[in-house]
Amino acid sequence: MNQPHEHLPHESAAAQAVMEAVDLAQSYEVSRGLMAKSATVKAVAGISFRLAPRSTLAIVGESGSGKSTLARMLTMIERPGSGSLRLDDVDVAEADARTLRRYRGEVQMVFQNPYGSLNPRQTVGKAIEEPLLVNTTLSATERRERALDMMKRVGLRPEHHGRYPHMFSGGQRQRIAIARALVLRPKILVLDEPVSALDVSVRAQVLNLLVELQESLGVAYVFVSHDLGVVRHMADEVLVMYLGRAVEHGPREAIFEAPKHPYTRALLSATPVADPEAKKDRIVLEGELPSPFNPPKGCPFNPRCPLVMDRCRVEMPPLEPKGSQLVACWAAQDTPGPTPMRRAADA
Ligand SMILES: Nc1ncnc2c1ncn2[C@@H]1O[C@H](COP(=O)(O)OP(=O)(O)OP(=O)(O)O)[C@@H](O)[C@H]1O
Repeated sequence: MNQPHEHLPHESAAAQAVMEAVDLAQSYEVSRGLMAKSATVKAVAGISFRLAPRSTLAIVGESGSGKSTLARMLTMIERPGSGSLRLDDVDVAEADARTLRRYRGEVQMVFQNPYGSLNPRQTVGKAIEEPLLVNTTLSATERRERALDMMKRVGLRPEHHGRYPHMFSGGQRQRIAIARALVLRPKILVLDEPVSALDVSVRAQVLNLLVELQESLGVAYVFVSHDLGVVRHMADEVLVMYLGRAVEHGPREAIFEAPKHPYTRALLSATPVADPEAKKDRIVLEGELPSPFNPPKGCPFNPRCPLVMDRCRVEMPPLEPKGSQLVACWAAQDTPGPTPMRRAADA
């Protein structure tokens, strides 16, 4: 484990957390054909964070950076390979079946594709009531009342109760999935790319709905996205992942106003901005995410980094406080502003 238990510089030691992850990691053995030896992929290589109640932590990175694997561990769809995961001071990483059942009621997930998560032969009402049927002793009337209440909160009408998922648009279907995930009143919702499959025109509506629901229900979100632009207005904290590791983690303002890791800056460059001045500083990310079977030596970002130095090719930078965020970069400076993006060769 090469990442220390991270605490943001602005956090007090006693800060309350509804969820706390320490050094969560997951590796997979992957067969490479009949003749070849199997290989190990480190999908997540030590992620730590504390999630404050009613807050949103965004997990951002390219496809293959380990976001979905992390989301599956946070919801205990998959047990962590190592590390601890605490909900209200109970470590669930090694929990027995009974504790796990309770945990699953408290931490729910919304997937990218609401088609896949909804049974086409089940009415919307039954889909939303199902978690209540499985996890509570409520009567049929009470379950129906709860489902109708949650449908109203997500912007669905009572007559939608008896209809089937195929009768709804993508945005409405995601509202149904959100209602189903919230009907047990979980403390935490893990949202894995919840608007990526939706038309651009309905994305903002669903994001606004999530903000409203957080305020009215007091739920905390872990919001997984490949797009920093999507989380810009709703994240309280942002954790940027690269090849299974956290490369930068901090409050939203620090990540958007003074990003320090060159990878964060490249991701920001790829998001549309209203201010054309900001484009002057555009960083185009060259090359692809390296194979997780054979990660580069030293800093995993070094083959694509405009600031690469000799040290980066041999030594992994630790995730450490720089300004008001945590950054894993030998070139990032401990100053309030962004890391200057000149090539090392120009220095
Ligand atoms: N069950 C699995 N078996 C083998 N390898 C896996 C498994 N799940 C994920 N991986 C590998 O782990 C790495 C991280 O994958 P993951 O899906 O978590 O990334 P991601 O950032 O969520 O990407 P995407 O947005 O494409 O889902 C990838 O190299 C992937 O191939």
